[in-house]
Amino acid sequence: MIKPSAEPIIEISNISTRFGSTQVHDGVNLEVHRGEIFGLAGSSGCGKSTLLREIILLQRPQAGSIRVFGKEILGLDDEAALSFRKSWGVMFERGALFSSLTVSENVGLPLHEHTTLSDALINELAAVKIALAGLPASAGEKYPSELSGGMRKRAALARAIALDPELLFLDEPTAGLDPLSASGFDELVLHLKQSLGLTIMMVTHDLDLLWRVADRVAILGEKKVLGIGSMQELSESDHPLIREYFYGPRGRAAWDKAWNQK
Ligand SMILES: Nc1ncnc2c1ncn2[C@@H]1O[C@H](COP(=O)(O)OP(=O)(O)OP(=O)(O)O)[C@@H](O)[C@H]1O
Repeated sequence: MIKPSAEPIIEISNISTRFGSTQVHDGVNLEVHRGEIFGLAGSSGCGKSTLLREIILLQRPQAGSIRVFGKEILGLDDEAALSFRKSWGVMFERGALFSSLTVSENVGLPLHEHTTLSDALINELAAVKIALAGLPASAGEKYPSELSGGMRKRAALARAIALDPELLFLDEPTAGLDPLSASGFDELVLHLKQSLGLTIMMVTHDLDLLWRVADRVAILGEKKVLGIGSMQELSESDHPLIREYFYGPRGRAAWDKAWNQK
């Protein structure tokens, strides 16, 4: 089993983000370590998705530094940005699969774009990723519209790992799933981390998921990181907003569930 180390894979320093007159981040600092599952949580609108988009180079903060694999990624030229984008996989909340392509074609797409492998080999690799994501082989021939919501998430995950990334970003991976599919997804995330040695950063509102899989979590609020640590450590925090997060109605339910599973 791969244990998290303190080696930072993502280092975020003093990030400041504004949309017009709205300040979203004002001095956000955090580190994600190699081999860990790191959760980004906090109330709606606190800037989780925006921070994720900044790390994956879809958006630029006004100030600060983001280092990935030890290199500054803000201000890269297009070519350098492309090479960074290849080193991570992203699963977006809605899957972002191409509806006119089969699952197998969707998963093979990054391989077609970024490698010179033959079609036959790409099909084989796509089948491996589809299996790793816990889908039956028959799902490869299907179009996204023929799959359930949970299967679509798994197909999106298969595509996110197509290029064997070291780093995987998940945006609300269990949103819209029923509790059974969501808990299957927890298992899958843990399995992928362990079997592929991935470092995973995920944005989520799903406290059950955080209790079950996250090594550490940062809670964003008041434009900063309010607290960072294991769920157990955060649940013992004195910060009023973190306490509200944990002991408000949703937090309480997840806490009881986590406690009962011990
Ligand atoms: N492109 C944009 N233009 C203007 N405002 C934006 C833009 N993107 C995000 N915002 C604003 O920034 C703030 C943070 O949004 P963000 O989506 O990052 O929050 P979040 O914590 O991910 O929320 P949720 O949990 O509801 O998804 C919100 O007030 C949002 O309206």
